[in-house]
Amino acid sequence: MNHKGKASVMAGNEEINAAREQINHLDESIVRLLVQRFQTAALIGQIKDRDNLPVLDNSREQVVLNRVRTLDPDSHNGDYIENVYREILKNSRAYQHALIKANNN
Ligand SMILES: C=C(O[C@@H]1C=C(C(=O)O)C=C[C@H]1O)C(=O)O
Repeated sequence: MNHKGKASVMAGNEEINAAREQINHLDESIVRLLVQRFQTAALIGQIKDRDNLPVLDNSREQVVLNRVRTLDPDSHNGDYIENVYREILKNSRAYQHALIKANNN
């Protein structure tokens, strides 16, 4: 078994469960905000489709990536935040492309 005592393992489990409960709440907020972000990007996608502009705007994406890094004062988190945002931007474009395709069919 574990080199720690039973009571200590049980306390550890409770701590993990409490922190996971917190993560569940945070995920609810994150998903709610992500949906809002996707919807706002979809609005931009509609305008781009109407005006025959490409969905991808590299210079704007660079601004977003630099900006979100500065939103967290802890510079150690910068790379993680940027990685997450690269995925968000990729999916934001995919979402816009899917909606534009559906609207043009
Ligand atoms: C939403 C836009 O479309 C794309 C997605 C972006 C985003 O999700 O922030 C940024 C630039 C574009 O590549 C935009 O141009 O602002």
